[in-house]
Amino acid sequence: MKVVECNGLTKAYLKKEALKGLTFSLEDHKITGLIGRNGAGKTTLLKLIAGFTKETSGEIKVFGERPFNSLSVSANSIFVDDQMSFPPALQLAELLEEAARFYHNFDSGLAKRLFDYFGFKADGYHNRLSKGKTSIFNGIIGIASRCPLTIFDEPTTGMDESARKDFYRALLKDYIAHPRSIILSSHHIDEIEDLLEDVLLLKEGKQLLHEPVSELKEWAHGIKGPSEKVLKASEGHDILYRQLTGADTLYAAVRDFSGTLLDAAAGAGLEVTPVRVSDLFIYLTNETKGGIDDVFSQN
Ligand SMILES: Nc1ncnc2c1ncn2[C@@H]1O[C@H](COP(=O)(O)OP(=O)(O)OP(=O)(O)O)[C@@H](O)[C@H]1O
Repeated sequence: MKVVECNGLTKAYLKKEALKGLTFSLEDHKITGLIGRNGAGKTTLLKLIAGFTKETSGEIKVFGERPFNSLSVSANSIFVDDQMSFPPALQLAELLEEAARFYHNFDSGLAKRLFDYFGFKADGYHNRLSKGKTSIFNGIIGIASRCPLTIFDEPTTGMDESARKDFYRALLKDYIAHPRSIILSSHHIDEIEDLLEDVLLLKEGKQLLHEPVSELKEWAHGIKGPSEKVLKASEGHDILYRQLTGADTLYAAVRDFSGTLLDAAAGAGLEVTPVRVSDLFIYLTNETKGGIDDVFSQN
């Protein structure tokens, strides 16, 4: 079953298009990563899916319905980010009780265990939490609510490394026990790579790719050696990134279009290495093929 379906989805703020004709669908019971550079349109897309804002043109359906102002979409989804607002008069323990009344599937036992593990005090207040603790608390609500569609927009903002690891581990364990549809946007791709099944990559409001993570691991290869040999072996393929690593040593991340790259590289005695998914995203979303080095090589 498809949880989210978009067809030519566009969102403009005044005249500026933040999303430009997205067409994709997300299957039920998967964790999908929404990846993109700052300003790529991730939050805009997540807010459209949650029904918080209205599309400008094209079509969006969530559980088969247009999400904007849809009671059924809001009853079956949760949007977690660092801006979530809660009634300021209620203490943290009371917020958990309210969440349990609001979300049908809320697991109060799990919420309380996570609450204690992360060192929250029952009589604390949400608006007095630090940035990282705010994200952890919101994440607890997001996990424990077990909504059929759970949307996390950069959920680990402000969390330290160990909290981020714990958060993602808790999310994965609960997802395995209670599969549901989860969309996760994050800049820490390394940390979520093993969690994700599919990735939707946005660049400047456009959809660059929508693929299973397993396939992205095979997408490109790094080849390294004398510049001339690297360029010769790369002929007919797409060089995603290149960097001089010595006087005449070139590293290139190359997308193998015809299945001949590895043979050509081996024949030329070049070093071949895998390209990490997180690096692949950086290369695909860079404006230039040399990244920040290009800024310094142009004077
Ligand atoms: N309320 C708004 N009014 C006008 N422009 C907006 C508004 N919200 C977002 N934008 C613009 O839309 C584009 C996409 O923004 P969005 O917040 O969706 O990106 P993002 O991928 O979530 O970025 P980040 O990773 O930095 O959070 C940006 O150019 C942004 O300036």
